[in-house]
Amino acid sequence: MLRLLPFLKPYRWWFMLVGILLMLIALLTTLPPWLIQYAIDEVFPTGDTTWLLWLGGGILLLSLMEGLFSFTQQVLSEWVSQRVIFQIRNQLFHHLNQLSFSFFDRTQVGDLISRVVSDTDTLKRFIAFGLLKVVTNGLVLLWIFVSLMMWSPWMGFLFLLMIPFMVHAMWTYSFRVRPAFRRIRQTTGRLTSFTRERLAGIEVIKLFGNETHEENQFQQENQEYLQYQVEAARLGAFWLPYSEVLLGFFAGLVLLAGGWLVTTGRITAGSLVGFMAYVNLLNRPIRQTGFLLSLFQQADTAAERIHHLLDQESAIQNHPGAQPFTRLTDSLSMQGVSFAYDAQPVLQHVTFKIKAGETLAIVGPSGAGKTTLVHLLLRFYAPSAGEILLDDRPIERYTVESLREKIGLVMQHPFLFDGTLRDNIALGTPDATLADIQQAARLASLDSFIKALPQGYDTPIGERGVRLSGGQAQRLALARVLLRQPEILVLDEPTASVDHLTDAHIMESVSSLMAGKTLLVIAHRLATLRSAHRILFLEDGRITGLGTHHELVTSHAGYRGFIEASGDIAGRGGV
Ligand SMILES: Nc1ncnc2c1ncn2[C@@H]1O[C@H](COP(=O)(O)OP(=O)(O)OP(=O)(O)O)[C@@H](O)[C@H]1O
Repeated sequence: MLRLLPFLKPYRWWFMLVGILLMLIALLTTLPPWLIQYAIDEVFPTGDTTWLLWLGGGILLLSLMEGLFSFTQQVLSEWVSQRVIFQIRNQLFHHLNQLSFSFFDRTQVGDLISRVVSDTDTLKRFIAFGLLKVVTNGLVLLWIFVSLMMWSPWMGFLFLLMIPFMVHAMWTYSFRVRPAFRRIRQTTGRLTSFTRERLAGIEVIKLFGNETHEENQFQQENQEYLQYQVEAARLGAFWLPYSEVLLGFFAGLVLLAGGWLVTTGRITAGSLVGFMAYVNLLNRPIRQTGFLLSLFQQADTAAERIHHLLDQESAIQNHPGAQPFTRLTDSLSMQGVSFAYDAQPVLQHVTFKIKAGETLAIVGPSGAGKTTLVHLLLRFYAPSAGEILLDDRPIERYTVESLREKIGLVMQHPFLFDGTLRDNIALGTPDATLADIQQAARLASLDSFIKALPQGYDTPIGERGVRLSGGQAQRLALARVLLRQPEILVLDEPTASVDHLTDAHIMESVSSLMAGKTLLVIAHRLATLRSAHRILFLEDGRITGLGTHHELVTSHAGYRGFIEASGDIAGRGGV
Protein backbone atom coordinates (compact mmCIF):
# COMPACT_ATOMS: atom_id res chain seq x y z
CA MET A 1 0.00 0.00 0.00
CA LEU A 2 2.91 2.37 0.76
CA ARG A 3 3.91 2.13 -2.87
CA LEU A 4 0.84 4.22 -3.65
CA LEU A 5 2.45 7.26 -2.07
CA PRO A 6 3.98 8.58 -5.32
CA PHE A 7 0.45 8.74 -6.75
CA LEU A 8 -0.73 10.76 -3.74
CA LYS A 9 2.24 13.12 -3.75
CA PRO A 10 0.95 15.61 -6.35
CA TYR A 11 -2.11 16.14 -4.17
CA ARG A 12 -0.26 16.45 -0.86
CA TRP A 13 -1.57 19.97 -0.16
CA TRP A 14 -5.15 18.86 -0.69
CA PHE A 15 -4.58 15.91 1.63
CA MET A 16 -3.07 18.32 4.15
CA LEU A 17 -6.23 20.44 3.98
CA VAL A 18 -8.38 17.34 4.43
CA GLY A 19 -6.14 16.39 7.40
CA ILE A 20 -6.73 19.78 9.06
CA LEU A 21 -10.48 19.40 8.56
CA LEU A 22 -10.32 15.90 10.07
CA MET A 23 -8.48 17.22 13.13
CA LEU A 24 -11.13 19.89 13.60
CA ILE A 25 -13.95 17.37 13.15
CA ALA A 26 -12.37 15.01 15.69
CA LEU A 27 -11.90 17.88 18.15
CA LEU A 28 -15.48 19.06 17.73
CA THR A 29 -16.72 15.48 18.26
CA THR A 30 -14.94 15.24 21.60
CA LEU A 31 -15.90 18.66 23.00
CA PRO A 32 -19.57 18.08 24.09
CA PRO A 33 -18.61 15.77 27.05
CA TRP A 34 -16.48 18.68 28.33
CA LEU A 35 -19.58 20.88 28.37
CA ILE A 36 -21.58 18.12 30.12
CA GLN A 37 -18.85 17.74 32.74
CA TYR A 38 -18.80 21.51 33.23
CA ALA A 39 -22.59 21.67 33.58
CA ILE A 40 -22.66 18.95 36.25
CA ASP A 41 -19.63 20.02 38.26
CA GLU A 42 -19.80 23.79 37.97
CA VAL A 43 -23.28 24.94 36.89
CA PHE A 44 -25.70 22.59 38.67
CA PRO A 45 -24.32 23.40 42.15
CA THR A 46 -24.84 27.16 41.52
CA GLY A 47 -28.37 26.71 40.04
CA ASP A 48 -27.61 29.36 37.36
CA THR A 49 -29.87 28.39 34.44
CA THR A 50 -28.51 31.05 32.04
CA TRP A 51 -25.34 29.02 31.85
CA LEU A 52 -27.33 25.97 30.85
CA LEU A 53 -28.70 27.91 27.89
CA TRP A 54 -25.17 28.83 26.84
CA LEU A 55 -23.99 25.22 27.20
CA GLY A 56 -26.98 23.80 25.29
CA GLY A 57 -26.45 26.40 22.55
CA GLY A 58 -22.72 25.53 22.56
CA ILE A 59 -23.45 21.85 21.91
CA LEU A 60 -25.78 22.81 19.04
CA LEU A 61 -23.17 25.13 17.56
CA LEU A 62 -20.48 22.44 17.80
CA SER A 63 -22.76 20.00 15.95
CA LEU A 64 -23.46 22.56 13.22
CA MET A 65 -19.76 23.29 12.75
CA GLU A 66 -18.97 19.56 12.70
CA GLY A 67 -21.64 19.05 10.03
CA LEU A 68 -20.23 21.87 7.89
CA PHE A 69 -16.64 20.63 8.19
CA SER A 70 -17.72 17.04 7.47
CA PHE A 71 -19.53 18.11 4.32
CA THR A 72 -16.51 20.10 3.06
CA GLN A 73 -14.13 17.28 3.95
CA GLN A 74 -16.22 14.64 2.15
CA VAL A 75 -16.53 16.68 -1.04
CA LEU A 76 -12.80 17.40 -0.96
CA SER A 77 -11.86 13.78 -0.20
CA GLU A 78 -13.97 12.48 -3.05
CA TRP A 79 -12.53 15.07 -5.44
CA VAL A 80 -8.92 14.32 -4.57
CA SER A 81 -9.27 10.51 -4.40
CA GLN A 82 -11.05 10.41 -7.76
CA ARG A 83 -8.13 12.28 -9.26
CA VAL A 84 -5.57 9.93 -7.69
CA ILE A 85 -7.43 6.93 -9.11
CA PHE A 86 -7.76 8.64 -12.48
CA GLN A 87 -3.94 8.83 -12.58
CA ILE A 88 -3.53 5.20 -11.50
CA ARG A 89 -5.99 3.98 -14.16
CA ASN A 90 -4.20 5.99 -16.85
CA GLN A 91 -0.85 4.62 -15.68
CA LEU A 92 -2.19 1.05 -15.75
CA PHE A 93 -3.59 1.42 -19.25
CA HIS A 94 -0.38 3.05 -20.44
CA HIS A 95 1.64 0.22 -18.90
CA LEU A 96 -0.58 -2.44 -20.49
CA ASN A 97 0.06 -0.80 -23.85
CA GLN A 98 3.80 -1.22 -23.32
CA LEU A 99 3.70 -4.92 -22.46
CA SER A 100 4.72 -7.46 -25.06
CA PHE A 101 2.67 -10.15 -26.77
CA SER A 102 4.15 -12.87 -24.56
CA PHE A 103 2.57 -11.20 -21.51
CA PHE A 104 -0.87 -11.17 -23.12
CA ASP A 105 -0.43 -14.79 -24.28
CA ARG A 106 -0.27 -15.94 -20.66
CA THR A 107 -2.72 -13.49 -19.07
CA GLN A 108 -6.51 -13.49 -19.04
CA VAL A 109 -7.89 -10.25 -20.41
CA GLY A 110 -10.82 -10.33 -17.96
CA ASP A 111 -8.40 -10.36 -15.06
CA LEU A 112 -6.64 -7.31 -16.50
CA ILE A 113 -9.98 -5.54 -16.92
CA SER A 114 -10.85 -6.25 -13.30
CA ARG A 115 -7.49 -4.78 -12.21
CA VAL A 116 -7.96 -1.61 -14.24
CA VAL A 117 -11.63 -1.07 -13.38
CA SER A 118 -12.61 -2.81 -10.17
CA ASP A 119 -9.36 -2.93 -8.17
CA THR A 120 -8.85 0.77 -8.73
CA ASP A 121 -12.40 1.39 -7.56
CA THR A 122 -11.72 -0.52 -4.34
CA LEU A 123 -8.64 1.62 -3.81
CA LYS A 124 -10.72 4.74 -4.33
CA ARG A 125 -13.21 3.68 -1.67
CA PHE A 126 -10.36 3.14 0.74
CA ILE A 127 -8.65 6.48 0.04
CA ALA A 128 -11.85 8.53 0.00
CA PHE A 129 -13.52 6.89 2.96
CA GLY A 130 -11.48 4.24 4.77
CA LEU A 131 -8.18 6.04 5.14
CA LEU A 132 -9.83 9.26 6.27
CA LYS A 133 -12.10 7.45 8.72
CA VAL A 134 -9.06 5.69 10.17
CA VAL A 135 -7.44 9.10 10.68
CA THR A 136 -10.61 10.65 12.17
CA ASN A 137 -11.21 7.71 14.50
CA GLY A 138 -7.55 7.68 15.55
CA LEU A 139 -7.75 11.41 16.33
CA VAL A 140 -11.02 10.98 18.26
CA LEU A 141 -9.38 8.27 20.37
CA LEU A 142 -6.39 10.54 20.96
CA TRP A 143 -8.52 13.55 21.93
CA ILE A 144 -10.56 11.35 24.30
CA PHE A 145 -7.39 10.07 25.92
CA VAL A 146 -6.01 13.62 26.31
CA SER A 147 -9.34 14.84 27.79
CA LEU A 148 -9.49 11.96 30.27
CA MET A 149 -5.87 12.50 31.31
CA MET A 150 -6.68 16.16 31.93
CA TRP A 151 -9.64 15.21 34.13
CA SER A 152 -7.78 12.44 35.95
CA PRO A 153 -4.87 10.08 35.15
CA TRP A 154 -7.01 7.31 36.67
CA MET A 155 -9.49 7.65 33.85
CA GLY A 156 -6.68 7.79 31.28
CA PHE A 157 -5.39 4.51 32.69
CA LEU A 158 -8.87 2.93 32.52
CA PHE A 159 -9.14 4.00 28.90
CA LEU A 160 -5.77 2.45 28.06
CA LEU A 161 -6.97 -0.89 29.46
CA MET A 162 -9.19 -1.27 26.45
CA ILE A 163 -6.37 -0.97 23.91
CA PRO A 164 -4.88 -4.52 24.17
CA PHE A 165 -8.32 -6.09 23.58
CA MET A 166 -8.83 -3.92 20.53
CA VAL A 167 -5.38 -4.60 19.08
CA HIS A 168 -5.74 -8.34 19.60
CA ALA A 169 -9.14 -8.43 17.93
CA MET A 170 -7.95 -6.27 15.01
CA TRP A 171 -4.90 -8.47 14.46
CA THR A 172 -6.89 -11.73 14.48
CA TYR A 173 -9.54 -10.27 12.22
CA SER A 174 -7.10 -8.88 9.65
CA PHE A 175 -5.15 -12.10 9.58
CA ARG A 176 -8.29 -14.08 8.74
CA VAL A 177 -10.03 -11.79 6.25
CA ARG A 178 -7.01 -11.06 4.08
CA PRO A 179 -6.83 -14.44 2.25
CA ALA A 180 -10.61 -14.37 1.83
CA PHE A 181 -10.45 -11.00 0.07
CA ARG A 182 -7.55 -12.11 -2.10
CA ARG A 183 -9.60 -15.11 -3.26
CA ILE A 184 -12.56 -12.82 -3.99
CA ARG A 185 -10.48 -10.53 -6.18
CA GLN A 186 -8.98 -13.48 -8.09
CA THR A 187 -12.42 -14.99 -8.65
CA THR A 188 -13.73 -11.60 -9.81
CA GLY A 189 -10.98 -11.58 -12.45
CA ARG A 190 -11.86 -15.09 -13.59
CA LEU A 191 -15.60 -14.36 -13.70
CA THR A 192 -15.00 -11.19 -15.76
CA SER A 193 -12.73 -13.13 -18.11
CA PHE A 194 -15.22 -15.93 -18.56
CA THR A 195 -18.15 -13.58 -19.21
CA ARG A 196 -16.17 -11.41 -21.62
CA GLU A 197 -14.92 -14.35 -23.67
CA ARG A 198 -18.25 -16.17 -23.82
CA LEU A 199 -20.09 -13.01 -24.88
CA ALA A 200 -17.47 -12.34 -27.55
CA GLY A 201 -18.01 -15.89 -28.86
CA ILE A 202 -21.80 -15.92 -28.47
CA GLU A 203 -22.28 -16.86 -32.15
CA VAL A 204 -20.21 -20.03 -31.75
CA ILE A 205 -22.04 -20.93 -28.54
CA LYS A 206 -25.40 -20.58 -30.24
CA LEU A 207 -24.24 -22.35 -33.39
CA PHE A 208 -23.13 -25.39 -31.41
CA GLY A 209 -26.13 -25.22 -29.08
CA ASN A 210 -23.72 -24.95 -26.18
CA GLU A 211 -25.78 -22.55 -24.05
CA THR A 212 -26.55 -25.06 -21.29
CA HIS A 213 -22.96 -26.19 -20.98
CA GLU A 214 -21.73 -22.57 -20.81
CA GLU A 215 -24.40 -21.69 -18.26
CA ASN A 216 -23.28 -24.61 -16.11
CA GLN A 217 -19.69 -23.48 -16.33
CA PHE A 218 -20.70 -19.94 -15.48
CA GLN A 219 -22.64 -21.24 -12.50
CA GLN A 220 -19.57 -23.10 -11.30
CA GLU A 221 -17.43 -19.95 -11.45
CA ASN A 222 -20.25 -17.93 -9.92
CA GLN A 223 -20.67 -20.54 -7.17
CA GLU A 224 -17.02 -20.14 -6.23
CA TYR A 225 -17.46 -16.38 -6.15
CA LEU A 226 -20.52 -16.74 -3.93
CA GLN A 227 -18.68 -19.11 -1.60
CA TYR A 228 -15.78 -16.69 -1.09
CA GLN A 229 -18.13 -13.75 -0.62
CA VAL A 230 -20.11 -15.64 2.03
CA GLU A 231 -16.89 -16.71 3.73
CA ALA A 232 -15.69 -13.10 3.87
CA ALA A 233 -19.10 -11.94 5.13
CA ARG A 234 -19.04 -14.65 7.85
CA LEU A 235 -15.63 -13.40 9.00
CA GLY A 236 -16.87 -9.82 8.81
CA ALA A 237 -19.95 -10.65 10.89
CA PHE A 238 -17.67 -11.49 13.81
CA TRP A 239 -16.74 -7.88 14.35
CA LEU A 240 -20.05 -6.30 15.32
CA PRO A 241 -20.98 -8.67 18.18
CA TYR A 242 -17.41 -8.55 19.39
CA SER A 243 -17.45 -4.74 19.52
CA GLU A 244 -20.85 -4.79 21.32
CA VAL A 245 -19.46 -7.11 23.99
CA LEU A 246 -16.27 -5.08 24.28
CA LEU A 247 -18.18 -1.82 24.70
CA GLY A 248 -20.62 -3.34 27.21
CA PHE A 249 -17.72 -4.74 29.20
CA PHE A 250 -15.97 -1.42 29.06
CA ALA A 251 -19.08 0.60 30.09
CA GLY A 252 -19.52 -1.73 33.08
CA LEU A 253 -15.87 -1.36 34.04
CA VAL A 254 -16.02 2.44 33.80
CA LEU A 255 -19.17 2.58 35.92
CA LEU A 256 -17.67 0.26 38.52
CA ALA A 257 -14.20 1.76 38.71
CA GLY A 258 -15.43 5.33 38.00
CA GLY A 259 -18.14 5.04 40.67
CA TRP A 260 -15.52 3.99 43.20
CA LEU A 261 -13.30 6.93 42.15
CA VAL A 262 -16.26 9.35 42.61
CA THR A 263 -17.23 7.97 46.03
CA THR A 264 -13.63 8.13 47.21
CA GLY A 265 -13.40 11.74 45.95
CA ARG A 266 -10.69 11.07 43.37
CA ILE A 267 -12.79 12.34 40.44
CA THR A 268 -15.91 14.47 40.17
CA ALA A 269 -19.35 13.13 39.23
CA GLY A 270 -19.27 15.40 36.18
CA SER A 271 -16.08 13.72 34.88
CA LEU A 272 -17.64 10.28 35.32
CA VAL A 273 -20.69 11.32 33.30
CA GLY A 274 -18.30 12.87 30.72
CA PHE A 275 -16.37 9.60 30.66
CA MET A 276 -19.59 7.65 30.08
CA ALA A 277 -20.42 10.06 27.23
CA TYR A 278 -17.00 9.24 25.76
CA VAL A 279 -17.69 5.51 26.05
CA ASN A 280 -20.86 6.18 24.10
CA LEU A 281 -18.84 8.17 21.57
CA LEU A 282 -16.51 5.20 21.13
CA ASN A 283 -19.41 3.18 19.82
CA ARG A 284 -19.08 4.41 16.24
CA PRO A 285 -15.27 4.17 15.83
CA ILE A 286 -15.18 0.68 17.34
CA ARG A 287 -18.06 -0.60 15.22
CA GLN A 288 -16.51 0.97 12.14
CA THR A 289 -13.14 -0.64 12.83
CA GLY A 290 -14.32 -4.02 11.49
CA PHE A 291 -15.59 -2.46 8.29
CA LEU A 292 -12.46 -0.33 7.96
CA LEU A 293 -10.23 -3.37 8.44
CA SER A 294 -12.15 -5.21 5.71
CA LEU A 295 -11.85 -2.19 3.47
CA PHE A 296 -8.15 -1.93 4.22
CA GLN A 297 -7.60 -5.62 3.43
CA GLN A 298 -9.56 -5.32 0.19
CA ALA A 299 -7.65 -2.19 -0.79
CA ASP A 300 -4.33 -3.77 0.16
CA THR A 301 -5.08 -6.80 -2.03
CA ALA A 302 -6.20 -4.48 -4.84
CA ALA A 303 -3.01 -2.40 -4.47
CA GLU A 304 -0.93 -5.60 -4.54
CA ARG A 305 -2.63 -6.69 -7.78
CA ILE A 306 -2.18 -3.25 -9.33
CA HIS A 307 1.51 -3.15 -8.42
CA HIS A 308 1.99 -6.69 -9.65
CA LEU A 309 0.76 -5.49 -13.03
CA LEU A 310 2.87 -2.32 -12.95
CA ASP A 311 5.92 -4.45 -12.08
CA GLN A 312 5.58 -6.52 -15.25
CA GLU A 313 8.32 -5.58 -17.64
CA SER A 314 7.97 -5.79 -21.36
CA ALA A 315 10.09 -8.57 -22.86
CA ILE A 316 10.57 -6.26 -25.85
CA GLN A 317 12.19 -2.92 -25.13
CA ASN A 318 14.29 -0.37 -26.90
CA HIS A 319 17.97 -1.15 -26.44
CA PRO A 320 20.26 1.70 -25.37
CA GLY A 321 21.35 3.72 -28.39
CA ALA A 322 18.66 2.22 -30.66
CA GLN A 323 18.22 4.22 -33.88
CA PRO A 324 15.00 4.89 -35.78
CA PHE A 325 14.48 2.71 -38.82
CA THR A 326 13.66 4.88 -41.83
CA ARG A 327 14.39 3.04 -45.09
CA LEU A 328 15.50 -0.33 -46.29
CA THR A 329 18.25 0.29 -48.82
CA ASP A 330 20.12 -2.98 -49.07
CA SER A 331 18.62 -6.18 -47.68
CA LEU A 332 16.41 -7.97 -45.18
CA SER A 333 17.70 -11.22 -43.73
CA MET A 334 17.34 -13.80 -41.00
CA GLN A 335 20.34 -15.77 -39.81
CA GLY A 336 19.87 -18.97 -37.85
CA VAL A 337 16.64 -17.72 -36.26
CA SER A 338 14.97 -20.09 -33.80
CA PHE A 339 11.94 -19.45 -31.66
CA ALA A 340 9.59 -21.24 -29.24
CA TYR A 341 6.45 -19.87 -27.55
CA ASP A 342 7.04 -22.32 -24.72
CA ALA A 343 9.01 -25.56 -24.76
CA GLN A 344 7.93 -26.64 -28.25
CA PRO A 345 10.17 -25.10 -30.98
CA VAL A 346 8.20 -23.26 -33.65
CA LEU A 347 11.03 -21.95 -35.84
CA GLN A 348 14.41 -23.66 -36.23
CA HIS A 349 17.56 -22.19 -37.81
CA VAL A 350 15.68 -20.02 -40.30
CA THR A 351 18.17 -18.38 -42.68
CA PHE A 352 17.38 -16.35 -45.79
CA LYS A 353 18.18 -13.01 -47.36
CA ILE A 354 16.24 -10.84 -49.81
CA LYS A 355 17.26 -7.60 -51.48
CA ALA A 356 15.46 -4.36 -50.77
CA GLY A 357 12.59 -3.97 -53.25
CA GLU A 358 12.04 -7.71 -53.68
CA THR A 359 8.88 -9.68 -52.96
CA LEU A 360 9.20 -12.76 -50.78
CA ALA A 361 6.29 -15.18 -50.66
CA ILE A 362 6.13 -17.42 -47.60
CA VAL A 363 4.34 -20.70 -48.13
CA GLY A 364 3.87 -23.84 -46.09
CA PRO A 365 1.39 -26.09 -44.36
CA SER A 366 -0.84 -24.76 -41.62
CA GLY A 367 1.01 -24.37 -38.33
CA ALA A 368 4.42 -24.35 -40.04
CA GLY A 369 5.34 -21.04 -38.38
CA LYS A 370 4.69 -18.51 -41.17
CA THR A 371 2.83 -15.98 -39.04
CA THR A 372 5.34 -16.41 -36.23
CA LEU A 373 8.18 -15.67 -38.64
CA VAL A 374 6.74 -12.32 -39.73
CA HIS A 375 5.80 -11.43 -36.14
CA LEU A 376 9.47 -11.74 -35.19
CA LEU A 377 10.32 -9.15 -37.84
CA LEU A 378 8.05 -6.65 -36.07
CA ARG A 379 9.55 -7.60 -32.68
CA PHE A 380 6.26 -8.92 -31.31
CA TYR A 381 8.47 -11.66 -29.84
CA ALA A 382 12.24 -12.03 -29.59
CA PRO A 383 14.03 -14.99 -31.24
CA SER A 384 15.60 -17.47 -28.85
CA ALA A 385 18.62 -17.74 -31.20
CA GLY A 386 19.89 -16.09 -34.36
CA GLU A 387 19.52 -12.60 -35.76
CA ILE A 388 17.12 -10.65 -37.93
CA LEU A 389 18.90 -7.96 -39.93
CA LEU A 390 17.71 -4.91 -41.83
CA ASP A 391 20.53 -3.50 -43.95
CA ASP A 392 22.89 -5.78 -42.01
CA ARG A 393 21.92 -4.22 -38.68
CA PRO A 394 20.18 -6.41 -36.09
CA ILE A 395 16.60 -5.20 -35.61
CA GLU A 396 17.28 -4.74 -31.88
CA ARG A 397 19.41 -1.75 -32.88
CA TYR A 398 16.33 0.01 -34.25
CA THR A 399 13.63 1.49 -32.03
CA VAL A 400 10.54 -0.68 -31.70
CA GLU A 401 8.22 2.22 -32.61
CA SER A 402 10.06 2.99 -35.86
CA LEU A 403 10.03 -0.68 -36.90
CA ARG A 404 6.28 -0.87 -36.39
CA GLU A 405 5.77 2.42 -38.17
CA LYS A 406 7.79 1.50 -41.22
CA ILE A 407 6.90 -2.18 -41.46
CA GLY A 408 3.21 -2.42 -42.24
CA LEU A 409 1.53 -5.68 -41.30
CA VAL A 410 -1.88 -6.77 -42.49
CA MET A 411 -2.81 -9.46 -40.03
CA GLN A 412 -4.45 -12.75 -40.82
CA HIS A 413 -7.32 -11.96 -38.42
CA PRO A 414 -7.60 -8.17 -38.50
CA PHE A 415 -9.07 -6.50 -35.44
CA LEU A 416 -11.45 -3.63 -36.00
CA PHE A 417 -12.65 -1.23 -33.34
CA ASP A 418 -16.09 0.10 -32.61
CA GLY A 419 -16.19 3.38 -34.56
CA THR A 420 -16.66 4.63 -38.09
CA LEU A 421 -15.02 3.33 -41.25
CA ARG A 422 -13.00 6.54 -41.40
CA ASP A 423 -11.73 6.13 -37.79
CA ASN A 424 -10.72 2.56 -38.44
CA ILE A 425 -8.84 3.31 -41.65
CA ALA A 426 -7.10 6.30 -40.06
CA LEU A 427 -6.06 4.26 -36.99
CA GLY A 428 -2.34 4.94 -36.64
CA THR A 429 -2.49 7.89 -39.06
CA PRO A 430 -4.63 10.42 -37.17
CA ASP A 431 -3.50 13.33 -39.37
CA ALA A 432 -4.69 11.70 -42.59
CA THR A 433 -7.07 13.76 -44.71
CA LEU A 434 -10.30 12.36 -46.10
CA ALA A 435 -8.68 12.33 -49.54
CA ASP A 436 -5.79 10.17 -48.21
CA ILE A 437 -8.27 7.83 -46.54
CA GLN A 438 -10.31 7.53 -49.76
CA GLN A 439 -7.16 6.83 -51.75
CA ALA A 440 -6.13 4.03 -49.35
CA ALA A 441 -9.64 2.59 -49.50
CA ARG A 442 -9.54 2.72 -53.30
CA LEU A 443 -6.26 0.78 -53.37
CA ALA A 444 -7.80 -1.83 -51.09
CA SER A 445 -10.90 -2.10 -53.36
CA LEU A 446 -13.12 -0.76 -50.60
CA ASP A 447 -13.96 2.72 -51.88
CA SER A 448 -16.96 1.84 -54.05
CA PHE A 449 -18.55 -0.18 -51.25
CA ILE A 450 -18.13 2.73 -48.80
CA LYS A 451 -19.44 5.32 -51.24
CA ALA A 452 -22.64 3.31 -51.69
CA LEU A 453 -23.39 3.52 -47.95
CA PRO A 454 -25.77 6.31 -46.84
CA GLN A 455 -23.28 7.55 -44.24
CA GLY A 456 -20.23 6.81 -46.38
CA TYR A 457 -16.98 7.00 -44.47
CA ASP A 458 -18.88 7.97 -41.31
CA THR A 459 -20.72 4.63 -41.18
CA PRO A 460 -20.28 2.94 -37.78
CA ILE A 461 -19.01 -0.64 -38.12
CA GLY A 462 -20.01 -1.97 -34.67
CA GLU A 463 -17.93 -3.72 -32.04
CA ARG A 464 -15.05 -5.67 -33.67
CA GLY A 465 -16.46 -4.56 -37.03
CA VAL A 466 -19.42 -6.94 -36.82
CA ARG A 467 -21.32 -5.03 -39.49
CA LEU A 468 -18.70 -5.82 -42.14
CA SER A 469 -18.22 -9.03 -44.08
CA GLY A 470 -14.96 -10.97 -43.61
CA GLY A 471 -13.62 -9.70 -46.94
CA GLN A 472 -14.60 -6.09 -46.21
CA ALA A 473 -12.89 -6.29 -42.84
CA GLN A 474 -9.75 -7.64 -44.47
CA ARG A 475 -9.74 -4.89 -47.09
CA LEU A 476 -10.27 -2.28 -44.40
CA ALA A 477 -7.25 -3.67 -42.54
CA LEU A 478 -5.25 -3.43 -45.75
CA ALA A 479 -6.37 0.17 -46.40
CA ARG A 480 -5.33 1.05 -42.85
CA VAL A 481 -1.80 -0.20 -43.47
CA LEU A 482 -1.48 1.26 -46.97
CA LEU A 483 -2.41 4.68 -45.59
CA ARG A 484 0.76 4.59 -43.50
CA GLN A 485 2.87 4.14 -46.64
CA PRO A 486 5.12 1.53 -45.12
CA GLU A 487 8.71 0.93 -46.18
CA ILE A 488 8.25 -2.83 -45.91
CA LEU A 489 4.82 -4.41 -46.31
CA VAL A 490 3.97 -7.73 -44.72
CA LEU A 491 0.74 -9.39 -45.79
CA ASP A 492 -0.43 -12.40 -43.78
CA GLU A 493 -2.96 -14.03 -46.12
CA PRO A 494 -4.49 -10.60 -46.78
CA THR A 495 -7.01 -11.69 -49.36
CA ALA A 496 -8.07 -15.07 -47.97
CA SER A 497 -11.66 -13.87 -47.60
CA VAL A 498 -12.08 -12.16 -50.98
CA ASP A 499 -12.93 -13.51 -54.42
CA HIS A 500 -10.30 -14.06 -57.11
CA LEU A 501 -11.18 -10.91 -59.01
CA THR A 502 -10.93 -8.64 -55.98
CA ASP A 503 -7.77 -10.45 -54.94
CA ALA A 504 -6.20 -9.76 -58.31
CA HIS A 505 -7.25 -6.12 -58.15
CA ILE A 506 -5.91 -5.69 -54.61
CA MET A 507 -2.58 -7.35 -55.39
CA GLU A 508 -2.24 -5.17 -58.46
CA SER A 509 -2.84 -2.03 -56.38
CA VAL A 510 -0.42 -3.21 -53.73
CA SER A 511 2.25 -3.95 -56.34
CA SER A 512 1.93 -0.51 -57.93
CA LEU A 513 1.85 1.29 -54.58
CA MET A 514 4.76 -0.70 -53.23
CA ALA A 515 6.81 -0.55 -56.45
CA GLY A 516 10.45 -0.57 -55.44
CA LYS A 517 9.52 -1.44 -51.83
CA THR A 518 10.00 -4.73 -50.05
CA LEU A 519 7.07 -7.06 -49.74
CA LEU A 520 6.63 -10.20 -47.65
CA VAL A 521 3.44 -12.13 -48.45
CA ILE A 522 2.10 -15.22 -46.78
CA ALA A 523 -0.10 -16.50 -49.58
CA HIS A 524 -1.35 -19.60 -51.27
CA ARG A 525 -2.60 -18.16 -54.55
CA LEU A 526 -0.64 -19.01 -57.60
CA ALA A 527 -0.67 -15.54 -59.15
CA THR A 528 0.98 -14.10 -56.04
CA LEU A 529 3.55 -16.89 -55.89
CA ARG A 530 4.45 -16.54 -59.56
CA SER A 531 5.06 -12.84 -59.29
CA ALA A 532 7.25 -13.15 -56.17
CA HIS A 533 11.02 -12.80 -56.61
CA ARG A 534 11.52 -15.62 -54.13
CA ILE A 535 9.44 -18.19 -52.38
CA LEU A 536 10.29 -19.55 -48.95
CA PHE A 537 8.74 -22.94 -48.18
CA LEU A 538 8.42 -23.55 -44.46
CA GLU A 539 7.69 -26.96 -42.93
CA ASP A 540 7.63 -27.59 -39.17
CA GLY A 541 9.50 -24.37 -38.57
CA ARG A 542 12.33 -25.17 -41.00
CA ILE A 543 13.02 -23.80 -44.47
CA THR A 544 12.91 -26.74 -46.84
CA GLY A 545 12.78 -24.75 -50.06
CA LEU A 546 13.95 -21.31 -51.17
CA GLY A 547 13.82 -20.12 -54.78
CA THR A 548 11.60 -18.82 -57.54
CA HIS A 549 8.25 -20.40 -58.34
CA HIS A 550 9.76 -22.09 -61.35
CA GLU A 551 12.75 -23.46 -59.41
CA LEU A 552 10.60 -24.83 -56.61
CA VAL A 553 7.98 -26.37 -58.88
CA THR A 554 10.70 -28.34 -60.61
CA SER A 555 12.84 -29.22 -57.58
CA HIS A 556 10.61 -29.27 -54.46
CA ALA A 557 8.06 -32.07 -54.26
CA GLY A 558 6.35 -30.51 -51.22
CA TYR A 559 5.86 -27.19 -53.00
CA ARG A 560 4.63 -28.88 -56.15
CA GLY A 561 2.12 -30.91 -54.14
CA PHE A 562 1.07 -27.74 -52.36
CA ILE A 563 0.39 -25.93 -55.64
CA GLU A 564 -1.49 -28.89 -57.07
CA ALA A 565 -3.61 -29.24 -53.95
CA SER A 566 -4.48 -25.53 -53.92
CA GLY A 567 -6.56 -26.12 -57.04
CA ASP A 568 -5.38 -22.81 -58.44
CA ILE A 569 -3.68 -24.37 -61.42
CA ALA A 570 -6.83 -25.06 -63.35
CA GLY A 571 -8.26 -21.65 -62.66
CA ARG A 572 -5.08 -19.71 -63.51
CA GLY A 573 -3.75 -21.48 -66.50
CA GLY A 574 -1.52 -24.11 -64.93
CA VAL A 575 1.91 -24.06 -63.30
N1 LIG B 1 0.68 -17.16 -29.12
C1 LIG B 1 1.01 -18.45 -29.22
N2 LIG B 1 1.31 -19.16 -28.13
C2 LIG B 1 1.68 -20.46 -28.22
N3 LIG B 1 1.75 -21.13 -29.39
C3 LIG B 1 1.44 -20.48 -30.52
C4 LIG B 1 1.06 -19.10 -30.49
N4 LIG B 1 0.82 -18.70 -31.76
C5 LIG B 1 1.05 -19.78 -32.55
N5 LIG B 1 1.43 -20.84 -31.80
C6 LIG B 1 1.82 -22.16 -32.31
O1 LIG B 1 2.94 -21.97 -33.14
C7 LIG B 1 2.87 -22.78 -34.30
C8 LIG B 1 3.02 -21.92 -35.55
O2 LIG B 1 1.91 -21.05 -35.64
P1 LIG B 1 1.78 -19.99 -36.82
O3 LIG B 1 0.56 -19.20 -36.59
O4 LIG B 1 3.06 -19.25 -36.93
O5 LIG B 1 1.61 -20.95 -38.06
P2 LIG B 1 1.18 -20.60 -39.55
O6 LIG B 1 2.18 -21.31 -40.42
O7 LIG B 1 1.04 -19.14 -39.74
O8 LIG B 1 -0.23 -21.33 -39.63
P3 LIG B 1 -1.52 -20.97 -40.53
O9 LIG B 1 -1.15 -21.16 -41.98
O10 LIG B 1 -2.52 -21.99 -40.10
O11 LIG B 1 -1.91 -19.58 -40.22
C9 LIG B 1 1.55 -23.51 -34.22
O12 LIG B 1 1.81 -24.82 -33.77
C10 LIG B 1 0.76 -22.76 -33.18
O13 LIG B 1 -0.03 -23.63 -32.42
